[in-house]
Amino acid sequence: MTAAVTAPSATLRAEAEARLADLATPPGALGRLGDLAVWVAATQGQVPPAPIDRVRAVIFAGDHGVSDHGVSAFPKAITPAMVRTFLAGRAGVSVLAAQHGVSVRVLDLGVDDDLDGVPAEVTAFKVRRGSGAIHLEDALTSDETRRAILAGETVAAEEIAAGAQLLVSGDMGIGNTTPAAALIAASFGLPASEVTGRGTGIDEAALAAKTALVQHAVDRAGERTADPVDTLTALGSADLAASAGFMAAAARAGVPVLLDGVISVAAAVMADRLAPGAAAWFVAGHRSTEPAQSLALDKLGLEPVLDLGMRLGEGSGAVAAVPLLRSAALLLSQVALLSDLH
Ligand SMILES: O=C(O)c1ccc[n+]([C@@H]2O[C@H](COP(=O)([O-])O)[C@@H](O)[C@H]2O)c1
Ligand SMILES: Cc1cc2nc[nH]c2cc1C
Repeated sequence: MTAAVTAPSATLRAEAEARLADLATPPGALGRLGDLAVWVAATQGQVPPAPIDRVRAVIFAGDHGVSDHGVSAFPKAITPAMVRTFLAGRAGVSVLAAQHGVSVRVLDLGVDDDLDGVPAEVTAFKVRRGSGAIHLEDALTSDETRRAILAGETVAAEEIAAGAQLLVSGDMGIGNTTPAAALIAASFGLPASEVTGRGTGIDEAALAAKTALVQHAVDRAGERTADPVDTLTALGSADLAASAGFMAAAARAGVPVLLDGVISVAAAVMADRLAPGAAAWFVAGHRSTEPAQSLALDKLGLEPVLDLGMRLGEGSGAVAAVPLLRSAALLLSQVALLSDLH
């Protein structure tokens, strides 16, 4: 579960950089698109890179005990309602994904609802109904954490077997910006005041209470934050642990992951702790308005592709960046080479 990860090939990266330098463009003229193209080629292990045709997004849904403690602008009944909306193809991410040919799969890891009538495959990996209120109790038992991580690993293996060239881990869960901030604070030793944000749009008073709650949760976890599985048990949730397992498994299998907002990035931080070096397989799709997301991306050494002021989650910011990654790969494969000009 904690095996280290082999980095994308340095040789292929060098080959991709050499090809980029030889494209019929002035040096550096493709800016970030050039960097992305090199990263895509190195993660694919081929220069020029193949077109990115098969992008698969998995939304890990779950509820959080903290949502009964004033941390969100919305009630937790929104979570199962949005699961049904993903299934109907009518959520924000659904529209972007349909436009960009990205498959979307939604899984209930810990929604506090039985989701009667939804297809059985949606609840097949359910760990529990709602995770613990992290300022008062552990989010999960250690057995639940392991089951959730394993669920994420299994789902990654399924998506890779189905041909995924690029994976997105999306999220849905009222209250989930709270455990996401706590995981990031605990992993990097940051104070709650730096990581806590407004999530779905809470006011100043609720932000102050949420910040105190996050600090309380991190303090309650104490020295257990030195271990990634214990950190997820104390401060995470079933959906966050599954997302971390999903990304760690993708990195171990050498399949790149496009990150979304603060929940996706918190899971990426945990994946990099579970599988050291995993972050080399991650690219940041966008910058969320949540402060913890920017702080964590900095720590992981990742620069977001887009900065649109989005804070939707669901994998939406990642999916919005897919066309740019596709363009990057095509530029490196299809632009003429300077050495061919005559
Ligand atoms: O992706 C983000 O950075 C992001 C920022 C704020 C809110 N969200 C979404 O809104 C919900 C969590 O917000 P909250 O205020 O209930 O913690 C959850 O369903 C997330 O997908 C997502
Ligand atoms: C309506 C709604 C949709 C969402 N999608 C992700 N988080 C969400 C939160 C709310 C409130």
